[in-house]
Amino acid sequence: MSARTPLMAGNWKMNLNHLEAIAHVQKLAFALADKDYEGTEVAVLVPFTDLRSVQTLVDGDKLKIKYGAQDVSAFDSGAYTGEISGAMLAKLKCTYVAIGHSERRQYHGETDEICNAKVKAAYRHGLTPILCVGEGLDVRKAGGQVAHSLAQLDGALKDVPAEQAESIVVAYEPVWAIGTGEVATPEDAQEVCGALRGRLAELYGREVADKIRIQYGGSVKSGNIAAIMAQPDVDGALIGGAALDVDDFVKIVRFRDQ
Ligand SMILES: O=C(CO)COP(=O)(O)O
Repeated sequence: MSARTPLMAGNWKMNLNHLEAIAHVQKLAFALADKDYEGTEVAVLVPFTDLRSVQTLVDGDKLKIKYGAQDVSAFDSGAYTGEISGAMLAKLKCTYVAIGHSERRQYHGETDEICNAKVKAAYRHGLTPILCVGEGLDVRKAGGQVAHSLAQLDGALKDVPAEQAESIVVAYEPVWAIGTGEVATPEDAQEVCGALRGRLAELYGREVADKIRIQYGGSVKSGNIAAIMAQPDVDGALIGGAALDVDDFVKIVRFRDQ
């Protein structure tokens, strides 16, 4: 086990309104014991409209759950209708922001250049990016998963200095495993996560690469988390569907007991 603290982050996607969010985080906080946070960081990435409610709850009850957003604008302010800036997320005391999730790349045309601009925007405002990379089924079938994921990493980190990059979280999410029930094998996850760390070492040096947390995401459940977490370069998970089920999410946080 490495010195990196695993990060279990629930990506709620477009689920749970602000009232449901309060109930969900309350249930989660009640289910988690102090010792659950000792060796594991727990976070939820919620819809923008939930953030203020989650902040109020976390602040008011002094919860140890971290929270963040699922996207951020590449711009800081101005005439960008519908966008949310890093400054706005920072004001809501977000810790994390997901960048380049495959659903944003696929449905919102986000390129590596856009992801790069968003990573820089996150750092300008003191937010920690959770940068998502991962290949689709066609690329996987052609054996191109490593090259594809490394190219996305390179693109998103262009001109990002080591002092910033050392705090980034990278999430390897093979698109074919998202929401499909089709989970990558632990060896599949390790192959790409290990290659990502290797590239981070080339870009920033071994010491920085060893600090960076790399998550796996894609049909993670309580039943498969332990085997995935046993891989040397996997430092947590980005969890979609199972994060909407408090019991399952708590079991994932307690992966050491599975
Ligand atoms: O996209 C994901 C997390 O960001 C994974 O989603 P599922 O866990 O529902 O497969």
